[in-house]
Amino acid sequence: MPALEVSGVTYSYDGFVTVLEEVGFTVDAGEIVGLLGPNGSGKSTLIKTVFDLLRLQSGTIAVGGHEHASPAAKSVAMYLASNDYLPQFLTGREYIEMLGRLYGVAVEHTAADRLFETFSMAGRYDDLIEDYSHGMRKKTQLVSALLMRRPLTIIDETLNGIDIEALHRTEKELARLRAEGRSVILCTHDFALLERLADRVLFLDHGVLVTDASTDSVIDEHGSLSAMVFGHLDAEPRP
Ligand SMILES: Nc1ncnc2c1ncn2[C@@H]1O[C@H](COP(=O)(O)OP(=O)(O)OP(=O)(O)O)[C@@H](O)[C@H]1O
Repeated sequence: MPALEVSGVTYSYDGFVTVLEEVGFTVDAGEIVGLLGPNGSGKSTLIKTVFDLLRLQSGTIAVGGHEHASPAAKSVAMYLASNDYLPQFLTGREYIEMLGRLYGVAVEHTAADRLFETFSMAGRYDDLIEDYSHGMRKKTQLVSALLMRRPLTIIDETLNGIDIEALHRTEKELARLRAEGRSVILCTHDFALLERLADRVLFLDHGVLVTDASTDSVIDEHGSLSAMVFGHLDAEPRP
């Protein structure tokens, strides 16, 4: 059962300009997939459509085999947004507990507290999120995903802005999710990270999926992910 199946998704905010055009791809269980694309290429629109934050206008999306707008689909997937908005009036513990109740996960708070330590936030689990720095909020998002362990996690630029130690730890943890058969989509411009971690890459340009290929095959053909992306951008006339 694929973790995510997107087919024929077209989207327009205003009915005139098409922001996604017939986008289709599949993410298998146990795959880490990189989602690449210039600013404005439609990555966030695509992710918001998957999570039913934007109403689907055409095409189909299934999450873990469930119609994407159904409660079943929403319970198997988690979205880490690119912003650091978290409820300020909760402590880290209360926030993680709230997510656990939403997803039906019994949170092991000792493990959560240990993850806070691992991510250089020792002793801060019971502090108000209001007092967390930007980097701490991003790391709290990551810790929550590692505790919820959903079959599909989509991470939109959340890794930008965390320190190298946390990044190193996150890479290991994401590889563990994959080994457990869970899937991750990483939306990032960090080519080196994707070369280390991603099994496959999707490259979106002007709302069109121009590349859907294994990372190894892209590197074999172009030498590197960046060479593939920059080669495409140089070859295409830009508006
Ligand atoms: N709420 C909105 N109303 C109208 N147009 C929008 C809205 N949100 C995004 N757009 C437009 O849709 C297009 C795709 O935007 P989107 O945010 O999906 O791209 P992106 O690839 O995520 O960009 P970035 O890398 O900058 O986050 C852009 O032209 C953007 O201006």
